[in-house]
Amino acid sequence: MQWTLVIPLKPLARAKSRLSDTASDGLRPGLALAFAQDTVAAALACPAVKDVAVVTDDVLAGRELGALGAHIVTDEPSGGLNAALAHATAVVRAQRPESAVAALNADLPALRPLELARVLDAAAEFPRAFLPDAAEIGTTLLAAREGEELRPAFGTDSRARHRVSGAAELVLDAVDSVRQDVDTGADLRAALALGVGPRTAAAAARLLIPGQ
Ligand SMILES: Nc1nc2c(ncn2[C@@H]2O[C@H](COP(=O)(O)OP(=O)(O)OP(=O)(O)O)[C@@H](O)[C@H]2O)c(=O)[nH]1
Ligand SMILES: C=C(OP(=O)(O)O)C(=O)O
Repeated sequence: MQWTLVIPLKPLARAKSRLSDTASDGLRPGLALAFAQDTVAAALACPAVKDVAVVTDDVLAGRELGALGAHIVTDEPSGGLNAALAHATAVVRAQRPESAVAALNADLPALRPLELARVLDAAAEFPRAFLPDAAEIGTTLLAAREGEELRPAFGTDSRARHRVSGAAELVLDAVDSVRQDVDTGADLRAALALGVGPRTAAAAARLLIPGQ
């Protein structure tokens, strides 16, 4: 089965606020863009991915991610992350109603295409399924097979909320790169240890990270 991924990205100037102790206001937007570029590039290289739609209002990010091969969907109805994901899923399915759709965070700079394929292949066994983040509190991927509503509940405690929603929790070995989202300086160090994509490596080299 091949999937359409929907990747949400908020305006770069507001992105990654929890990294303010690690990256200055001047460097954070570029770092957030680098995370998204490495995430989208790895997603597009995944054999289980048919195509990628990025839902964003950021003009620069739209241009750069479009150049990598992503489709850009405008962020409507400006109702936050879950509303943007529901909108983008509806846009995708208006064109191809039979699409299997998975929402994937834009902050997975260590993402490896074959690990993502393993997660998506596992998700194909269930109507809806999700992958908890490395911290075991949030979610990095939520998948809905053909004919299933996505019903995204990202945000605080999204692992518990996706469980309660009836989505199957995927318990898999060796998919660390799909689970390692980067919200804090500690997360960034963990992602660097896994091995990040080239744009994040270049952006992180401009930061002073102890132990790097
Ligand atoms: N399109 C869109 N994407 C969003 C929105 N809010 C968050 N996102 C994206 O959803 C993912 C998780 O978002 P958050 O954890 O809320 O934000 P963040 O920028 O990653 O980090 P913080 O600012 O530290 O909370 C990231 O890929 C964000 O860019 C929104 O309103 N619209
Ligand atoms: C929105 C989420 O991601 P983050 O960890 O970036 O807040 C989430 O886990 O539901």
